[in-house]
Amino acid sequence: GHCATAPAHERAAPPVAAVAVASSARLRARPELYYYDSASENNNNNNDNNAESDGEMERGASALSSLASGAGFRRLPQALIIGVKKGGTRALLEFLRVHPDVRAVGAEPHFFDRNYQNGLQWYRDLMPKTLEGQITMEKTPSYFVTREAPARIYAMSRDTKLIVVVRDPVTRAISDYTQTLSKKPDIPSFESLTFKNRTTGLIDTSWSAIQIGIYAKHLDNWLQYFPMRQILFVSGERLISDPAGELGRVQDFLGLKRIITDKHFYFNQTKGFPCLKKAEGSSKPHCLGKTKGRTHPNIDPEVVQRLRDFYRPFNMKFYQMTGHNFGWD
Ligand SMILES: Nc1ncnc2c1ncn2[C@@H]1O[C@H](COP(=O)(O)OS(=O)(=O)O)[C@@H](OP(=O)(O)O)[C@H]1O
Repeated sequence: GHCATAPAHERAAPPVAAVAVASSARLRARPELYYYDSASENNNNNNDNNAESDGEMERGASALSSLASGAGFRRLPQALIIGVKKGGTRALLEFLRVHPDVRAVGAEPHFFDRNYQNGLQWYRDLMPKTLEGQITMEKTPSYFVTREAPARIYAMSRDTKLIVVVRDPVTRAISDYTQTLSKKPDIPSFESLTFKNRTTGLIDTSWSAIQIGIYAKHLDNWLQYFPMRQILFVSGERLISDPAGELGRVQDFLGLKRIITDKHFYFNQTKGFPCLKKAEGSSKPHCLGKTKGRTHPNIDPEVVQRLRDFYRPFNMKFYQMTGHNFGWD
């Protein structure tokens, strides 16, 4: 549509010299032609620093070198980490980014839930530049529980590969609560939020911390659009106890060479979690930030047991659907 109305000199691939003199204003005005030169992706607060230069000269130079080398187009993601919240999604993305054939957005774009009205071009403009053969990825854990997400992702591409990091739903709920508590210290106790009626023991399934853990129910929604072979389930527990093992499965699923191995990880005693010996684009060791691996409050063991009983049938259904026993029961 854009090409039909563009002057002839813009329609053809511009010669390198033409790009060199192109004003950055024009580059910005025609993002559909120069989408590899659009806004910086440094719109996150996760310390995922893969921002590109925002200097005007550098913009021009980067467009020039991209064109000269034929490199660097922003593409829609071919694979998504869709959940689950507090499952270990940040760890998985950070570990995957070590792979030379993976490029990922640092921030959570929330395109298929909150920002869908912005359109696919907006979404693509958030993506990092990739070379042919590299995979573009992002992670937004709320997609897994968003009713409209499967149809929307299917409409983008029915071939999109989906990854879900799952974790014991009881620990996940407590982790979710711990995060909320860190932002709003005045909220009621976990125990009181768990029940609709504590005396009868009726669980409040409308509380999102509980609702998100009913994995079988959410998965049903995805299976209306995607076949099981297009969805990979990563164990959040194994991602901590054996990160290289889980990363092996993920690389196979994505059709990537197994480059990330146990040599990339070390166990950091202080953090209590595996960390990277070298982060993407750096030579320094890298652990996830303070908000990952928080200490959870002690929860009344009777309430924990009640939740275990509540989730058991849903977990069984989930094991059956995925053909994998995650060992939570
Ligand atoms: N290597 C490593 N380092 C630190 N933390 C790790 C790691 N691997 C998995 N985890 C677990 O990830 C949990 C947070 O999950 P998410 O990143 O999916 O959370 S979020 O939904 O994006 O907020 C986080 O949950 P909490 O322990 O409750 O903080 C961690 O248990």
